[in-house]
Amino acid sequence: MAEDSQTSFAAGLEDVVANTSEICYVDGKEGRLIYQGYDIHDLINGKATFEEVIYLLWNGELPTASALKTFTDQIAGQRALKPEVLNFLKTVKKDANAMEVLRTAVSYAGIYDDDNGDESIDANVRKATRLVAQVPTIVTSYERIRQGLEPVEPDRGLSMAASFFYLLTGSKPDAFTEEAFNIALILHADHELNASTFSARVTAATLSDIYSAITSAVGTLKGPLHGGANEQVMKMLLEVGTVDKVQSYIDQALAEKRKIMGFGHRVYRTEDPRATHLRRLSKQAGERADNTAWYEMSQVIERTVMEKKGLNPNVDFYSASMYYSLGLPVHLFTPIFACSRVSGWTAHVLEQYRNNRLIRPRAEYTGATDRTYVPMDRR
Ligand SMILES: CC(=O)SCCNC(=O)CCNC(=O)[C@H](O)C(C)(C)COP(=O)(O)OP(=O)(O)OC[C@H]1O[C@@H](n2cnc3c(N)ncnc32)[C@H](O)[C@@H]1OP(=O)(O)O
Ligand SMILES: O=C([O-])CC(=O)C(=O)O
Repeated sequence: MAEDSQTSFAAGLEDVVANTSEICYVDGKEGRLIYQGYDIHDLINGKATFEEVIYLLWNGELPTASALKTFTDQIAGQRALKPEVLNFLKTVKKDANAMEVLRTAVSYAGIYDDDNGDESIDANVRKATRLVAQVPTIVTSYERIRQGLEPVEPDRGLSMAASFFYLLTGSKPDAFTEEAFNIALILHADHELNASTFSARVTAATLSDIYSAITSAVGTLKGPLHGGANEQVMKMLLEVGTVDKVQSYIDQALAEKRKIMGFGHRVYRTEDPRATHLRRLSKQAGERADNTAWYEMSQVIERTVMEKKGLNPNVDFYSASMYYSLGLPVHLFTPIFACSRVSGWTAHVLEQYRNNRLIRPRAEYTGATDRTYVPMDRR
C-alpha cells in the first residue's frame, strides 16, 4: 500500500467538512435552515421575495428597497434566450427528459453568453444573473415547444414566481399561486453542500467557467436520490391511487428494501424545516383545486413511514403534491427545483472563485497491488 494512502474514509463523505461557506447553515439536529444568518421561517413569515433571497445569498445582506428594485430589474431584463439557445430547444427531440434538455441548454447558453471568456468578477456576476433569469425561460420554453406551442415573450414587470407561470401558460397566475410558488422558490434556494452544489463547487474550483459548474450541478440534481425525488414522489402518489392502499404499498416497498421517495436526509435528524411550509402549501393548494386527496394520501404516507422506519419527509415530499395541485406537470418538478437552486449554485460558485483552492480528495485504495504484467500470449 502506498505510504501516503488515507486512513480515514467516510462512505458518501458523510459528515466530512469539505469547505467553509458563509452562505447557508443547516442545523440537522434542531431542524433549522439559515441563509446568511436569517432563518428561512423569518424570511417566509416576513414575506420576502425570491429576488430578495437571491440578493441575500449573493451579497450577504438584505437589499434596501432601491437595491432590490435595481436587482429585480436586472434579472427581469435578462429573461429572453439567445436565438441559438431557442433554436436548440426547437430542434431537440420533443420527448426528451426535461432535466437533460436543461443541462444541455445551460451548457449551450454558456457558449453564446456575451461575457464568454471573461472571467472577471463583474463578468461572472453578469453570467450568474443571466443564469438565474434564463433557467426558468429554458424550462418553460421547452415545455411549450414540446406541446407544439410558441414560447412566450418574457414580461419584465412580473416577479420571478409569477413569470414562471406566465412563460409556461401565457397567463399571469392568481395571487395565491404566485405567493405559494414564491415560497417554494425560497425554500429550495440553497442547502449548504448538497450533492449538486458540491459538484458545482468542484467544477468551479478548477477555475472552469460558471456555466460548466452549473451544467455539472443540473446533471447532479437530476438523480432520484437528490432533486429527482420530487417527481418520484408524485409517481408514487399516482401509483398508490387511494388512501386505503397506502399501508400495503409501504409494507411491500419496505419488504422489497425499496426507498420511499421524499423521506430521509443525510443531515436532518428531525423535521426538515422546508417540509413544514410545503405541507401547509400542499393542503392549501389542494383545497383551492377542490381536491385534497393528494395531500391526505401524503399525510397517511408520512404517518406510516414514521411508524415503520422513523423517517421524516424531506423537501421533495410535500412539494410534489403542492406542485401537482397547482396544475404543474410532473416532469417539470425537478426542473422547477433547478429554477430555484440555480440561485444557491451561483452563490456558491461566486464564493468559490473569491477564495479558491482545487478540490481534490483521496480514495482509499482497495484494489490489487504488486502484480506483474503478463504478456498477451500467456494470459
Ligand atoms: C433535495 C434532496 O436531495 S432531499 C433527498 C431526496 N431524496 C429522496 O427522497 C430519496 C429517498 N431517500 C434516500 O434515498 C436517503 O434518505 C438519502 C439519499 C436522502 C440520504 O441517504 P443517506 O444519508 O446515504 O442514508 P442511507 O441511504 O444510507 O440510509 C440510512 C438508512 O435509512 C434507510 N433509509 C433512508 N432513507 C430511506 C427511505 N427514503 N426509505 C426507506 N429507507 C430509507 C436506509 O435504507 C438505511 O437503512 P439501513 O441502515 O437499514 O440500510
Ligand atoms: O442537503 C442535501 O443533501 C439535500 C437537500 O436537502 C437539498 O439539496 O436541498
